[in-house]
Amino acid sequence: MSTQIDDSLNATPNDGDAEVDTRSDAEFLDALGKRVREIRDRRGMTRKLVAREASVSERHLAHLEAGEGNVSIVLLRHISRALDVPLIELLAVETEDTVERRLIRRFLERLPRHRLEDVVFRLMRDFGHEEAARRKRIALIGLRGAGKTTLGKRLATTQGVPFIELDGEIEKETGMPSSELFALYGQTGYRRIEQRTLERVIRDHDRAVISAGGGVVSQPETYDMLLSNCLTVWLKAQPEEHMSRVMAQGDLRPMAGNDEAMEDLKRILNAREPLYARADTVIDTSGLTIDACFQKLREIVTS
Ligand SMILES: Nc1ncnc2c1ncn2[C@@H]1O[C@H](COP(=O)(O)OP(=O)(O)OP(=O)(O)O)[C@@H](O)[C@H]1O
Ligand SMILES: O=C(O)C1=C[C@@H](O)[C@@H](O)[C@H](O)C1
Ligand SMILES: [Mg+2]
Repeated sequence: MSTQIDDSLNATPNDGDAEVDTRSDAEFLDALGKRVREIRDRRGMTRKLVAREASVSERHLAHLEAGEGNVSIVLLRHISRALDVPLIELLAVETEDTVERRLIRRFLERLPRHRLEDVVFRLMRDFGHEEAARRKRIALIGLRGAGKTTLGKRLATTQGVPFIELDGEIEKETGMPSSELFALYGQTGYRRIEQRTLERVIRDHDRAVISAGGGVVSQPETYDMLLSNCLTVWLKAQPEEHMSRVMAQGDLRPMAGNDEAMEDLKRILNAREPLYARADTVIDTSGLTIDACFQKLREIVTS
């Protein structure tokens, strides 16, 4: 006897649903391509670099990112490794949230209003001391030229706490300059070392001002660790300001040999913005002097 399930298994592409299926496949490929592109941008990796690390042609990767063509699962696995994300994360194109967050949200949504005060009280009692400890470490995040080092050093001096440059700690720990680490171990390797280094810095310092590398937000485990152990401040600026500040420091690399540097910078900032926005607070440094930014930072950490 033929059941409904049997019938659906026997369905041929000529059946009525075929058009709908084709459309949803196209939508899936489109979302997959966008996801790959988004993760690549957050990591600040060029298409050329990912293609090289995944052993695929740049053209093939461009097709995938454009949602064109049906990429093989093995190729997608190579790409996920190059981007250092689990393959499942590329495929789960619609599920950004964690199970825990969804559960908590659902729980709170169903709770009668008059119980909320009690929940807040209990959370404060159980987790309040952790929150107080967290606020003693200040982490500054943002793209290159945001002002992390300039403002971070000044804040640390004022507060009489150590100033820690995470990229510098990585260099000390490995005895190698960042550029060499990137060349040797790639983005993936560097992010792993960064995660270990941050773990150590947090363990060793109850109080500190930490300047994290611009790319720290692209590694979820590391960024979650930073957010849950530090009061995190995003120093925001316009792409043009990031570029001009870095260049004014005499670093001409952003422009040298890369005509699309400004476009790259805008894309990276755009891709990372939702991540930077997870910080506890943001200082929009656009058009402000360093002194004015510092004033805002002091108000935030002393409030
Ligand atoms: N609000 C600001 N207005 C103008 N210039 C600024 C401002 N903040 C920082 N700068 C200048 O921009 C340059 C870069 O600042 P800084 O080195 O502190 O940035 P950073 O976030 O540490 O960058 P990187 O990620 O490259 O280490 C410095 O020359 C600094 O004086
Ligand atoms: O913005 C980025 O992607 C990076 C910034 C640097 O601080 C380093 O963390 C690294 O060079 C990557
Ligand atoms: Mg710096």
